Parts: sequence; C-alpha cells; structure tokens
Amino acid sequence: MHRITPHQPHPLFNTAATRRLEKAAAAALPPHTLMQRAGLAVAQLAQALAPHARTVWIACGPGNNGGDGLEAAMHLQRSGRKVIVTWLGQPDTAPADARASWQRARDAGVAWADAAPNDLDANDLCIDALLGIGVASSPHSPPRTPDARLLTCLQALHHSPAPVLAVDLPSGLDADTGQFAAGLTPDTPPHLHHRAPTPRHTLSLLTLKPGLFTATGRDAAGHVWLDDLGVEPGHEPPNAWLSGPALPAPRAHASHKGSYGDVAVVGGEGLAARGMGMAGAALLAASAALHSGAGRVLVTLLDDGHLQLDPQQPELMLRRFDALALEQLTMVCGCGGGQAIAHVLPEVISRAARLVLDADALNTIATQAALHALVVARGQHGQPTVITPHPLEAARLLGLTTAEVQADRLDAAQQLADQFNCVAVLKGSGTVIAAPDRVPAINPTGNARLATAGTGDVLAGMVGAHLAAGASAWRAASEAVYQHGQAADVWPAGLALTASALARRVGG
Ligand SMILES: NC(=O)C1=CN([C@@H]2O[C@H](COP(=O)(O)OP(=O)(O)OC[C@H]3O[C@@H](n4cnc5c(N)ncnc54)[C@H](OP(=O)(O)O)[C@@H]3O)[C@@H](O)[C@H]2O)[C@@H](O)CC1
Ligand SMILES: [K+]
Repeated sequence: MHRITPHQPHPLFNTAATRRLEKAAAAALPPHTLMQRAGLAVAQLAQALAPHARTVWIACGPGNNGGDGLEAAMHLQRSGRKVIVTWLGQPDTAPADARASWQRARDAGVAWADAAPNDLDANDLCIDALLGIGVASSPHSPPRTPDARLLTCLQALHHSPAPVLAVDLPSGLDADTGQFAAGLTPDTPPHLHHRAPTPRHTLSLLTLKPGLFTATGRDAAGHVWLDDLGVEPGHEPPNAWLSGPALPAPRAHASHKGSYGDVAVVGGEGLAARGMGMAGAALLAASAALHSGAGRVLVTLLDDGHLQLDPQQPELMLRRFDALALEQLTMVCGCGGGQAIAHVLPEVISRAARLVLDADALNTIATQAALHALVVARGQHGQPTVITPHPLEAARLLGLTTAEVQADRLDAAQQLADQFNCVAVLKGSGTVIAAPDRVPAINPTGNARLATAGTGDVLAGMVGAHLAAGASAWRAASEAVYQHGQAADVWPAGLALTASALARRVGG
C-alpha cells in the first residue's frame, strides 16, 4: 500500500478493466481472498490514519464495497477499537463474499447501528464502504431513486466532523468520469463547508481509477492511496495515465538565445475595437514563455500599434503581424484575441511552424469549418499543434454543452484530439491531455488557487516555450501543464497567486 503523489506516473484503469483484472485474479486465488486482502488493507490504513480514534463508524453498502468494510470492521474490532457498523445489506441477498465478511464481523463482536453515532468528533474515524465500482451512473440508464438509508449515511459522511476513509472510491463517484451518479451528489461539496475541512482519504483497491483524479473526483477523494491486493495488471492496458514530472532537459553550456527557439504571441485586442483592452492576456502569455526559457519572445498585439514597449518586461519584442516570419516561429495565438484574432487566424494556422491555440482563437475556430479544416491539415503535414480549451471552449469546439464535456472529461479531450488532429489540453480540475492514437493523461498537480484571471494565458505561453525548445507537442503540453500546477502547489500560503506573479515563477 502506498500514498499516491505527483512524483511519478501511475497507470489508471476504468471500471471495465478493473472488473477484468478482478475476475482473473479471483479465478486464480482461493475464494474470498481478494476481499480479505482488501479489508485488511482498509483496517491497516485506518489504524495508521487515526491511531487514537475512540470510535470507528463503518458505513457498509449492500454490495462488495460494503463487504470490504465488514472485513475491515472485523480486524479493527479484534485490535481493540470501538467499532460501530451500519450495514445496508441482508444476509440472504448479499453477494457471497460480503455475506462471509458479515459473518466474520458478527463473530468478532462488532456493534451494529441503524445510522451514524451522533457523538462523533474530530478524534474519531468514519469508513465509507457504501458504494464502490458498482455505481451505475450512465446518463443513458433511467434515473434511480436511491434508498433513503443510503442517502442518510452518505449525508452523515459528507458532513462528518471525523476524518473519512473511503473504500475504493468516495461513494457515489463514478470511477471512470469523476462525476457523482445522479441523486448521489453531495449537497455541499466537502471542501466548501464553512469550517475547517475534515481530512479525507481514499484507499483505491486493485487499481487506480481515472475518476479519482479529474472533475469532482479530486476534491471528493482527498488523499489517494493504492493497495493492489497483490495483483499485477499483467496484459491489461491502462485507459489513462496519471502524469509524472518531466525529466530535466539539460542546457548545453555552449548554447545561445537561438538554441531555445523564438515564441511569438499573437492576441490582445485593443481598447479601441470594442472598448475592451485585452493586451494583458497576450503579455501574460509572453511573460510566461520568457520565464519558461524561450530564447526570444515576440509579441504582436492586435491593437493598431498603440503599445510599443512593455516597460515592465523590456525583453519582450513588439512586432507588427506582417513582420513575423511565421514559418520559423512557435506561435501562441488567441490570448485576449477578441474578434480581431479572426483576421490573422487563417495565416497563423496555415503557416506557423509550431502552434498553440488558446481562448479566442478556439472560439473563432469553433464557428468556422474552414479554420477547423486548416488545423486538421497541420497534423497531416506533421506541424505540431496544441489546443488549450477550458470546458466552455471545449464545448463550443465539440458542439456540446459544458455539462456534457464535464460529464466525461477523458472522452471529451479524446474527441477534441481526434477531431482536430492535434494534442488537446482540456483544462480544469485534473487537466486532461489527449492526442490521436495515444492513451490520455491526467495531470496530478494544481489547485483551486489557479482559478484566477490570466492563469490560462500563462499556461499557453508555457506550452509555447516548451514547443520552441524542441519538445514534441505531447511532451510540451504535459510538461507545461505539470509545471504550471506545481508552481501553484508550492505557492507560499500568505502570497496572493496572480497570473503575472505565476508567469514569473513558472521557470522554477
Ligand atoms: N474490483 C476488485 O477487484 C475488488 C472489489 N472489491 C470491492 O467490491 C466493490 C465492487 O462491488 P460490487 O460490484 O458489489 O459493487 P458496489 O460498489 O458494492 O455497489 C453495488 C451496490 O450499489 C448499488 N447501486 C449501483 N448504482 C447505484 C446508484 N446509482 N444509486 C444507488 N445505488 C446504486 C447496487 O444496487 P443494485 O443495482 O444492485 O440495485 C448495489 O447494491 C469494489 O468497489 C471494491 O470495494 C474488493 O472486495 C475486492 C477486489
Ligand atoms: K466507498
């Protein structure tokens, strides 16, 4: 068993793959072995997380997730804990493994209760073994009305003053998408309670599931642990990867500014056009490219030449669009581009050597099939392209609603990559990186402090710098996203995270 950190990559397996692995392992082992291993692992982690807990309340659902909880209850009771179990199953209808563990918990003498004890406090521990990978949450299946006792237990867990250890998954969370099944969404997400958040842990069993790391999964799961139950994935291919850090790319001593490439940022509609000055977005992207190691950074503002120099960043070289040698440049296009970006997009997409498309460039492409076709053609000609939409921009590109994109972020990112024939970065909690014919990746770094204006422009500039330095589109996107999140993760607690400060720090 080990805690999952962003320091190394991890393979992720969805429900179907996990079920195949479970079936193969169960067939090769004596009956009940996997649940015994699962329950023991849960009990061991519970002891380690809450060694002084007075009471351990274990909420057990009717399926095998509940069986894991019953098995853990037996171990914790035997080790002298005060264990109180709420079991929503029935001996005559429970799956065989869960029934066997219920019998073992009974024999160990655990206490049974219909609901959560009402005197739990921060020194106690709750174990959430209500639902695991058995949750059916397909938008195509008819909505179901969950059992009232199940909902009461879920609410007690969501509002618990005691730390919560979830078995396999936070109950109700879809292992594949990181979204809660209909009717099982917490009324207030645990991290938004108006009190210090209670620690949350999830012990994923057998495999790590993608849903723990994207959409609402990250907030719901808290600290993620893995126990593989002694089962190797063998030939089962992962459905996604949790990214790890980049290997440092050493800089040769005998290098010069030309060795790390020229990045040109095009965007920043001027105030005169529609009364909205958006030069800041382009300058943020340019600053991020500069601090991420680009050799030279050129900036083309779509503001009729009002700004000739950024006195705060004199390294940035302002250029008219017609003075850019597009075929030699890594272009970052769209940040604050407004409507003005439409005039330059056809040329940028057709001619740029390497290209990052963000913000208003994406909004414009979403409305013009000819531009979409030009992006696709870049891939056919081997010209690297990265698109960096947030969920609303992704929805426009795919002709979906934002909710549909968020309902399955891995799938949406893959659709973007396939339809636009490029590397797609779907931003948000658990940013997804996808490319045609490649297993997608979920980024493990970053936090809610990035939810402030301009951080997306910073990311686009960073991707540009990595591309200009010679990284492939995939590598440039993965490394930039990782480092962008990591900068937020190590941000000093008392210091405001602004986009311009972030841009200055991203180089480490
Ligand atoms: N994988 C492994 O290798 C191992 C797996 N193990 C463990 O088994 C777990 C999987 O067990 P599982 O298959 O019994 O499913 P589980 O999560 O208990 O849920 C089933 C219950 O949920 C209910 N239900 C479903 N959807 C619902 C909804 N929307 N709203 C409300 N209710 C809903 C469903 O109701 P039903 O559809 O039957 O009416 C049924 O009662 C797995 O996560 C891990 O903990 C380990 O023991 C060993 C190794
Ligand atoms: K659970």
